Parts: sequence; C-alpha cells; structure tokens
Amino acid sequence: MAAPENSKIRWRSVCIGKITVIVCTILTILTQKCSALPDFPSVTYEMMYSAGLDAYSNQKWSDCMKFMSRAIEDYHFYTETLAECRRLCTKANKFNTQKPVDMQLAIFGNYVYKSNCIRKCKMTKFKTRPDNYSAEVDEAFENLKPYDYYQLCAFKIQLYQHAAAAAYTFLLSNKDNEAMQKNIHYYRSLPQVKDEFFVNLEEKPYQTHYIRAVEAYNREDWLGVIESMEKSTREYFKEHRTCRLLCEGKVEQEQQLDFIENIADYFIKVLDCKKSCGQKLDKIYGQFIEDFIAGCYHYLQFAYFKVGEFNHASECAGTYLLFKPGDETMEANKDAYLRLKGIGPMSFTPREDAQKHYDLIAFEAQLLKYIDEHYMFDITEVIDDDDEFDDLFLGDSADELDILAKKKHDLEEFERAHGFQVFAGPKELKGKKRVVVDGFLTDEQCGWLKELANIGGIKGDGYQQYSTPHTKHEMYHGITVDKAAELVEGAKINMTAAELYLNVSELMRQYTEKYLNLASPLYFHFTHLVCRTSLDDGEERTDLSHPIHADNCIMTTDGKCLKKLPAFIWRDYTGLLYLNDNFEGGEFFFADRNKSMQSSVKPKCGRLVSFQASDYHGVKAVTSGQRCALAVWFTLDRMYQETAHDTAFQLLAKLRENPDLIGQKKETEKDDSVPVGKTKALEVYDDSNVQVIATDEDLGGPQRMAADGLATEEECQELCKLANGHGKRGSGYRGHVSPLSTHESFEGLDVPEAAEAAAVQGDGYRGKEKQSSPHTKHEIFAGLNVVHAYKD
Ligand SMILES: O=C(O)CCC(=O)C(=O)O
Ligand SMILES: [Fe+3]
Repeated sequence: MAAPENSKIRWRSVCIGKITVIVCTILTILTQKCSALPDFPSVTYEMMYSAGLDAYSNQKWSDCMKFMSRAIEDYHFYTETLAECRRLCTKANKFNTQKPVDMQLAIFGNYVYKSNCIRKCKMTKFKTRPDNYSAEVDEAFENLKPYDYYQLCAFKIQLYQHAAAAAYTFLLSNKDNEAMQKNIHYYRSLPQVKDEFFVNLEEKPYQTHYIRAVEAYNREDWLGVIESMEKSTREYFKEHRTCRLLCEGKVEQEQQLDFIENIADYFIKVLDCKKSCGQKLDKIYGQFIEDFIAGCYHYLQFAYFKVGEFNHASECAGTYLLFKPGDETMEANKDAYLRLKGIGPMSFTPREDAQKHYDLIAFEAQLLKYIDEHYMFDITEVIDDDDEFDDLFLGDSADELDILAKKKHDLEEFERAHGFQVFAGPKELKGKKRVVVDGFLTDEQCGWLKELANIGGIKGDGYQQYSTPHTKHEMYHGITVDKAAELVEGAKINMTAAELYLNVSELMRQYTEKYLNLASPLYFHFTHLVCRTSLDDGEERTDLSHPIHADNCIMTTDGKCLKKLPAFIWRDYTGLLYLNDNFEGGEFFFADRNKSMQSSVKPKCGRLVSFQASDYHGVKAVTSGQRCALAVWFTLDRMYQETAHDTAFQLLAKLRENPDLIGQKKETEKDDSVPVGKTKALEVYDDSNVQVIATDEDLGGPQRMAADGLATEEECQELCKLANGHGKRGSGYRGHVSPLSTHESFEGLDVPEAAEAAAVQGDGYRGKEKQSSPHTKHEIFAGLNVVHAYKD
C-alpha cells in the first residue's frame, strides 16, 4: 500500500496561514463537541478541508481524520440546506404572469422576488457563514476526495475499519482509480479487516431502499419489494430534484455579455449540469444501471401482480412503458392485465410523479438538442493547452497525486543530472505527448556515431534493402545496435562508439518513459542509426525526404490512422536523436490529418524529439549534405521487444573481458537487421517454457498465435478456483445485495468483467433474452409467466 509521507499536496490551499490556524484552533477547542456544525456557521467545509490537508502534510493523522470527516459533514449540511432554500423559493411569485403588461417583465420580476427569497433563506440558515467556494474544492467533494485523505490518515494510525469504509466509499465513485483498488486489496489482506468494514458511507436513501427491495425480490417477499421499491422511487425523485437544484449555483461567468446572452449562457450551463443528474444517480454500489427508474417500476409491477394488486400492477406497467415504450415483455404483460376484470386502458396511466419527471427530462432533452444544433456558443473560446505538460502529471487520489509529484520531481532530477534542457513541449509542438530536448550528446559523441553509421551503415538497411525507400533524390543507410557490436568484434570500429550507441539509446528510452509519465515500461522495438544523403545537391525539390506518415498505422487519403498490418501496429512511441546540422533542408515536422504542418523541429547534434507513434510527421527534403539520426521505436508490449540490445550488450561485455577476440572473427556480410517482428520477439519466451505451437500461416490470418506453457498446472487450478469463487458470488450478487461481491470483484477479477456481470443482471431483468444468468432467465420467464398465466 503506497501511503505517502512528507508529500507535497498539489492542492490550492484555500485556507492558508492565519485562517487555517484559526480554524484549527476553533476545532481544537471544540474537540469532541464539534458535530453541531451549524452552531459554528463561519467554519466551512472548505476551511476544514484545508485544515485536513495541512494536518495530512504535517502527518497529524488523527487531526486529518477529524477535519476531513467534519468537512464532509459540513459539505452535506451546506448542500442540503442550499437545495432546500432553492426548493422553498421555487414557488415564490409576486407578479402575475397570466395577464402581464409585459410577460418578460413579470417573469423577471418574479426572479427578483425568488432571488430575495433565496437570499433570506440562506441568511437564516447560514448566518455569517461565507458563501463563496472555489470550484476546485467543490469538485473535490463531488468526487469524494476527502474520503481518500481520510482513509490514508486512518490507515496511518491503524484505524482499519474507518480506512476500509472510506476507501470503499471513494472507490464506488472512482471505479477506475487503480491506487484505491490496490488499497482495498491491501486492506482485504489484513487479518483484522472484516468484510463488514466495507460500507458505503455515501449511500443515499433511494439506494438503500432499492437494495432492500432487490433483496426482498430474491427472497420472493413481494410485500417487502413493494414497500422498499415505493420508497426508493420516492427518494429517487427527491434526490434528483436536489441534484438539479444544486446545479443552479455552479456556473462561472467569464465574459461581459448582453443581459439576454448572459441569461441564456448561464441557463445552458445549468441545463447541462442538470442533464448529468441521471448519470450521477442511476447507480447502485457504484455500478451504473441503465434505465434505473424504469427498472424500479418493473420490479413493482411484478410484486403487485404477485400479491394480486392488479390495479397497481397495471399502473406500474404503464409507468414502465412511459420510459420504455414498446418494450415487448411489458406490452405482453399489459395485454394480459387487460384481460382481467376491472382493468382498462386507463389503468395504465403512468404515476403522476413519474410522468412529471419524464416530461421534464424529455423537454430538457428537446431543448438541449436545439441548443446543440443551433446555439452559437462564443467562438473565441480556444482550447487552453498551456497545461498539457502538467496534464501528464495529473492524478486523482491523494496517493496518485503524491506519486505523480514524485515522478515529476524525478524527471527534473534526471534532466538536471544529464544536462538535458527541454526545448519545446506539447504547446509549441501542437500536440500532446510531444517533446524536444537538447543535450543528449556532445559534438564529439555525435561525430563518433556519425562515423559509426558511415563505416558500418548498410545501404537500405532497415528499409527492406531499398537504398532510396522514400525519395530517389536521397540515399539511406543505417546500422542496428547488434550490428555495431559485431563491427567492434571485427575491429572495424572502436568499442566507445558502440557503447555510446547502446547507452544513448537506453537514455532515450528512459527519458521518453519519464517525460511521458507512462504507467508501464517502454521496450525497444527497433533501434536504428540512420543517415540520409542528398544525391542531387542543390537541386530544386518539391518532394519530401520522408512523406507524412505515422509510425504505427497506415495513413489513409482522408487522414485516418488505420491500425493494420503491414504497419508496425505495436509501436507506441518514437524517439529521434539528431546527430548534425551541417546539411540543407531536412527539417522534421508534425502534421495534421489534412497534412498541413503543425510545428517543425530543426535537427542538431544532441537534440531528441519524442512523440506518440500515431502522430503524423515527416521530413522535408535534404537538399544538400548528409543528415544523420538515431531513431528508436518503442513499444509498450514486451512481446515485441527487440533482441538486438541484449545481443549487443552481451557481445560487448565479452569483448571487454577478452579484448584478444577483437579482430579475430571476420565480420559477416549477411545483413539480418530488418525490423524485428513477432517471431523474433517470441524467441524471448522460448527460454521460459512458452512454446509457440502455431503462427499466422497455421492459423490462417495475421496476428494469430497459439502457444503452450503460459501457466503451470498449479496456476491453472488457482485460476479455476477464482472463476468458481466468482460464480458463487455472482449468484449472491445478482440483486446487487452484497457489497462484498462488488468489492471482491475489483480485486479477484478485473473491473470490466465485474462491471459486465452487473450490467447483465440489470439488463436481463428488463427482459433481454440474450442474457444467460439463471436469475435473468428467471426474470424473463417470470415476466412471460404473467402472460401465460392469463392466456392459459
Ligand atoms: O528522421 C526523422 O526525422 C524522422 C524519420 C521518420 O519519421 C521515420 O523513419 O519513421
Ligand atoms: Fe516516422
């Protein structure tokens, strides 16, 4: 478990210096007695969060817990109260809009009246409390960040029950957060941590009732389903209203606009926020449930049917059909209900609250569609890519932030230690994950490598032996790193140059990995020292030395990047280290998909350019002289790692130990230095029990492979056990009833798989026959049974 110490928090401390001290003092005086937050109205969640962060960085773990939990508590108090004020004031009207002198005047007059109402309400409830919070802090609370800090601080003082609950709560809203997945995994491995510690501290009433309803459904306790699901729908609409009301204060206006423009822009932003309430709320145990509210009515209609309350059952069926018109299962149920005495078309009139909810959402969707298609958003808005480099170092959880801050620091240290200077970044180069850095080689070193390329370089090497692969006006020759080592053995070049080749390419790999802040290691796929020499010095040229292309896909005429063979689709990043500038032309450039130039780089000795292999780029014509570079293509897939570096390393080590061997063996003429594909890479695995039993030709298509020996008998059994374990849990999990199964699926199986399992259950319930789980089947048949029961 990576629990950071002495870490720098990358958080804008909103409450620094004096204020923090005051807050801390107040809270310290209050000590245990601080739960009645409204009594201390001027202490806000923002202040407490800041105090919590300070406590965290000063390693005051229990203070950190205390402040974080109070911050969370106050955030709830504040948001609930705010929503309540807005709700109370929605109906406050003074001016008659029915017979207005001027309708618009009356409407806005009422807004003035409502605004006053909200202000009065806030004054009564919040008293002297400041009412201006930074968007960053609000976002942190929405994403449950305080729980992240809370769990770390609790962990530090071995309060595992608190830590586990906070970690679990955070994870439910931040499912992809790998650091927290690892933390949960770690907590679970502790003997003192019990399953029941993993509780969702942010569970909303509608979720609790929903879970109970599904549990009751699984027990076939139909009255229980009715009671809990009715409560769940009521609570859901309430929560939805609150969520929408909270959207109403969240807009930051940047520009001076007309009165009406201002209102429209503000309104659109609020609308956009409201639209996301469904996405936010339709979750159980953090798992999104499609058509959540419709699903509730499906459960209800079935439960009412089971207890013989057909009027209610029909009403719920009708409500379901409001949300899912034409749903086959429900239409069939409807037909069946219609055959019952006392049930007519009116029995299917949707519930009033559901109808209101539906109308609102539908109207908003219509409005948003209009806005999407017609509204002229201010076109001066430009994408601010100033922070793109920093984006590479952005994290979510406290753990992540600390790790990333450390990585950024490491990178800076690495740059300092090697004397590298960043010359251009994503902003100047007009693309993410691009960098130009100087200082990789001295002039002398560039000279050695150039000489190496010229002595040992093979014409067309690396280009299927074509000496002019891209333009007839230039000749290419190159040398791979293992070939360079062989030249040392053949006494054609000195050891220093070959070692430099090996070492500097490794530095390029390390730097690219660090700069791009990659989560997994980079491997060499192909390393090539290459020179291009102008054949017609000084002639006018309209062609390029290297046409616009990407290094891992085929560029189509309409600018698409097709990840298909024969492109080297496993290449992920490219590094080009230039060796000279005494030539004409030959600028490297990045291009758009429409082939227009985005930015260019002038080669010079020791200058590295690194970028994503899928970025389009090219080289302008070399109109005179020779241009040399060390080009390295990296892959994230170990399978495609080239063996040349190992070979070179071993040979050079042997020659260092036995210098007598140098010059004894005749250097071979054979050139086998074409880029290494899968077959060569697989040889790496031959040493570790893996045997390739069939490849592309045997299996009748590209990129196919079968191999034995990837797991031992024991490992296979382990995996089977795991699968069986999940199978069992799966059946207990079908109603999303056990938090443990959600929790376990995060570590036992991968997240998408767990998500899929949950999605299947949700979907299946709504009658999709393709689902295979027994529970789902049961629900489909149960649905159909209704029909059959009355047909027969
Ligand atoms: O040498 C350069 O600047 C770029 C070469 C290149 O893009 C390539 O070989 O794929
Ligand atoms: Fe390229």
